[in-house]
Amino acid sequence: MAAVPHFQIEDLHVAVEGKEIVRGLNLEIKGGEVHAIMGPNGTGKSTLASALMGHPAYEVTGGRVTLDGQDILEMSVDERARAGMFLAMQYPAEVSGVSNANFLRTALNARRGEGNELPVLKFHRLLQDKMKQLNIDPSFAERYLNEGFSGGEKKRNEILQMSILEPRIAILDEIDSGLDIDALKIVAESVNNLRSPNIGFLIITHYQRLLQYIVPDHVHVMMQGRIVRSGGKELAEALEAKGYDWLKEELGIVDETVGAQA
Ligand SMILES: Nc1ncnc2c1ncn2[C@@H]1O[C@H](COP(=O)(O)OP(=O)(O)OP(=O)(O)O)[C@@H](O)[C@H]1O
Repeated sequence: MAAVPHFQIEDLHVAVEGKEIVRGLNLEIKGGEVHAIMGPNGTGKSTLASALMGHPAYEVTGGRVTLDGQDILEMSVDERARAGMFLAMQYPAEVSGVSNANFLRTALNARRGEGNELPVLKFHRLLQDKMKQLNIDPSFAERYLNEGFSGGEKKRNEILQMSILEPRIAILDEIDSGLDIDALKIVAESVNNLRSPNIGFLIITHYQRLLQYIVPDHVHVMMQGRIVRSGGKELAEALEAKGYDWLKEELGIVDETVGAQA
C-alpha cells in the first residue's frame, strides 16, 4: 500500500434513472489535502459521493476513478471500503439487530485484512477512547446501529466510524447538517485530528461555517454536474458573502441544476 494516497477522478459521468447527473467531473486529491465541494441544491454533489462509493442506483457512464492507480470503479462496495474509501452520509442508515460496536469491529477487521484483526480488548479500548474524544455516551456502543439516534448523534457516529477505520480517502457529505454548534466543533476537531499525509478529504457542504473549523486547501464549486470554479478558502468566503449569482453571471450559467441543458 502506498504511503500517501492519490485519488484521481477523470471526466466522470454518472446517470440516475437514465438521466445524466454528473457530467464530466475532474478532481485530484492527494494525502494531506482537504478539498471542499460547494454548490447550489441539485447540482450533483451527493450523486458524485454515492457513485464514488458504488451505490447501485448511480450508474457510471464514463470516465475513470483511481486510488493509488487502482481502478475503483471496477471494485465492489466492500472492496472500495477495504481499499480505504469511506463515505459519511447525509442520511446514515439505521440497522436493527447490529450493535454499533459489532458493526465497527467487523468493518475495522475487514479493512485490516485477514490475519491482522485487532484483538477484542484492544478494539474496545480504541472504541472507548474514540467515543470519549467525540463526546459520545458509552452506551451507544451497544445500541443498534443508528436506531433511535438523533440526527446529530448519527452524524457523530459517522465520524466515530471514520476515526476508527482511518480511511485513505474520506468523503463527508453534508456532515454539518443538523449538528448543533458544540457538536459541529467536536466533529471538526476529530477531522482535524485525523489530518495527515495518510488521508485525503472530500467535504461536501453548503456552508462556510464548517470550513471555518476544517480549513480546506482547495474549494470547488459544482454546477450542472461538473466543477465550474476552483480556488482556496477565500472562494468559500466569497460564496458565503455573495451567494452564487455572481459566479453564474461570470460563467454565463442561467440554470445551475443538472436539469438544465449542459
Ligand atoms: N436516487 C435518485 N433517484 C432519482 N433522482 C436522483 C437520485 N439521486 C439524485 N437524483 C437527482 O439528481 C439531481 C442531483 O441531486 P444531488 O442530490 O446529487 O444534488 P446535490 O447537489 O447533492 O443537492 P443538495 O445540495 O440539495 O443536497 C437532482 O435532480 C436529483 O433529483
